[in-house]
Amino acid sequence: MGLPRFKRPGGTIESSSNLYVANCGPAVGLTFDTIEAVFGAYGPVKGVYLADESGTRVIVSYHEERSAESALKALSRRACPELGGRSLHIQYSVHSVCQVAVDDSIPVSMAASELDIPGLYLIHDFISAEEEKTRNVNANQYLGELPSFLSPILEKMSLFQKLGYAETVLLDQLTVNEYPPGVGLSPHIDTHSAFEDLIFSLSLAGPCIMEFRKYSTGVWLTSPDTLNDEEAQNSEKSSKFLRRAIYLPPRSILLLSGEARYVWHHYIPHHKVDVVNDTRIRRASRRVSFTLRKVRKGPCECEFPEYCDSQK
Ligand SMILES: O=C(O)CCC(=O)C(=O)O
Ligand SMILES: [Fe+2]
Repeated sequence: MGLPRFKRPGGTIESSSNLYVANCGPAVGLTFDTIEAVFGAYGPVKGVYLADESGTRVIVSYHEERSAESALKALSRRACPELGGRSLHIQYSVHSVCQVAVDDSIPVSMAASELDIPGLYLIHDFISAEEEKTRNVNANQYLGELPSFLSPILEKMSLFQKLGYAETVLLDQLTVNEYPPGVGLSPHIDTHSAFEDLIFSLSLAGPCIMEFRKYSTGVWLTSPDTLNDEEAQNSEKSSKFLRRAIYLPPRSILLLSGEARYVWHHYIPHHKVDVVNDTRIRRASRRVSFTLRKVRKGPCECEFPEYCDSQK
């Protein structure tokens, strides 16, 4: 399955049955069903699609131009009560140039060792189902030390110490992320100057597919999502970027270190349906992740200066 190909409006389109809707999408907490329901009030909706990888811009496609016209008039730049008071920025869009393709799937590995990314480790069932359920966050915990609900997890980190990662004892920062179904995470490298070498991510509740991209220049040059399938494959061949994907089941822990942490962008595609080795899997459950890191005090002195904000 591919997404219809739409062009961002250039300001000259006077009418179309497709609307480009900004400030709207799964990344701002609006599901496709909600968006379809709101726009459906102005005529039958053919589909709602992501306009790009941000998760904050969508294309609403109608069967008829007059529906798009009514929706644009009624909804653009007005606080919309059905969308929690959010104000949408709407323009006409034409069916033409490629945007995000959700079917540009690549083989999804179950084991980090298959990915050939130095410094990447995945341990399945790092915590038990029992531990996953019983650890709750207490918002009153004193900020400064990591909260005590993490103690059993930190104790298990001794496993990584045996692998030669003694610094796990020093972790002092926890980020809790919640991903409703369909919501992903944009591509990034965690800032070198902000955090030390080891970055752990514990997956809870639902699974996800995490993807990795390595760019030879260190920067996110052309968005590969604007390439068509053939160009995407060719760009992998001509090594503009390398791309890998791994399945992260609940209760697993992922370690990004070395090259995996400093050089590869990591992200979670904004998809409602993941394609895992030819099987389409609807993302049904929300995912929660605990990212554990150590705040860096001095500049980063990694071996990858071209990717490093401390060494530029
Ligand atoms: O949710 C995750 O597993 C990763 C989160 C992440 O990459 C981050 O917070 O920097
Ligand atoms: Fe990250």
